Amino acid sequence: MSLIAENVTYSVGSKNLVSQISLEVKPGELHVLMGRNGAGKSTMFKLLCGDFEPTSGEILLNGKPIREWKRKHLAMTRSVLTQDYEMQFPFSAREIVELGRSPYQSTKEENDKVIFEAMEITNTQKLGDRSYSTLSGGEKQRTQYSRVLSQVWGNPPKYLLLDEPISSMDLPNQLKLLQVSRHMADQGYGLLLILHDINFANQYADTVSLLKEGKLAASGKPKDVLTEKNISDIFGVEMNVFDSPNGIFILPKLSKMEQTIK
Ligand SMILES: Nc1ncnc2c1ncn2[C@@H]1O[C@H](COP(=O)(O)OP(=O)(O)OP(=O)(O)O)[C@@H](O)[C@H]1O
Repeated sequence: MSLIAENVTYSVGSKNLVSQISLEVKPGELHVLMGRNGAGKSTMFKLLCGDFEPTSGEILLNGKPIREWKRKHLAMTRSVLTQDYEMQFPFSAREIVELGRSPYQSTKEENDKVIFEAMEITNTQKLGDRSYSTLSGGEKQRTQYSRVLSQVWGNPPKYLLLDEPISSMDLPNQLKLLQVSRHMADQGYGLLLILHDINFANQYADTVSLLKEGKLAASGKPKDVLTEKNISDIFGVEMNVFDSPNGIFILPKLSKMEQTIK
């Protein structure tokens, strides 16, 4: 049981957007994918979702190639939060969350219960009757997070794939959503998150995978992967990695504009 990329390459014309990447998202684990802009994170994400078919290699979901999964069963096993969360239709926030229930033939009571719980955990209950289009960027992101939760609510192991899920959120909501993600992993879900914040990745992830120019440059426990050398090699910035009783934390070596970005 897991979501596995097996030696996956994805090419457009003669260009490999990702090359020979193998990684695993395990139930009970929070896996963070990082790398510079253009490193291939979104491409890898779409491959793992089953939206892109690899040029070579295979994506396996619970042992079966993802391309062989029926759409409905796939939707009931893994849900996906992309960065594209604008909607053109006049839905309420609650109706957006309800969309996550469309693969199921549950009773209204069951659906209402799941929708309630999925909105409760992201603190979006009070937005339920609001028109989705009038919500702020962070409120829309929290509502969409509830939608993906409602899609795979109950009976883990299931998978949540989240592309920059906290990018529009303020600090309290970022922490809340990362804690919810951690909680879901602890409940037995497999989570893949694309994040840009190295300290959040360090604090919440079980596994961090770093992409560089379409290749997997490092993968493993945060403290083994988020080293000064890897950060310098992969992001081209010089950072200090400090040890503290609460684990490592990472800060730029220079606080001003003196640092040259490679
Ligand atoms: N259809 C395409 N044809 C050619 N190049 C593409 C195509 N789609 C993406 N790319 C390029 O592939 C590279 C990887 O893109 P991808 O979106 O996976 O990067 P990313 O790591 O998610 O970046 P970001 O952090 O900016 O979102 C980029 O250089 C991008 O310009």
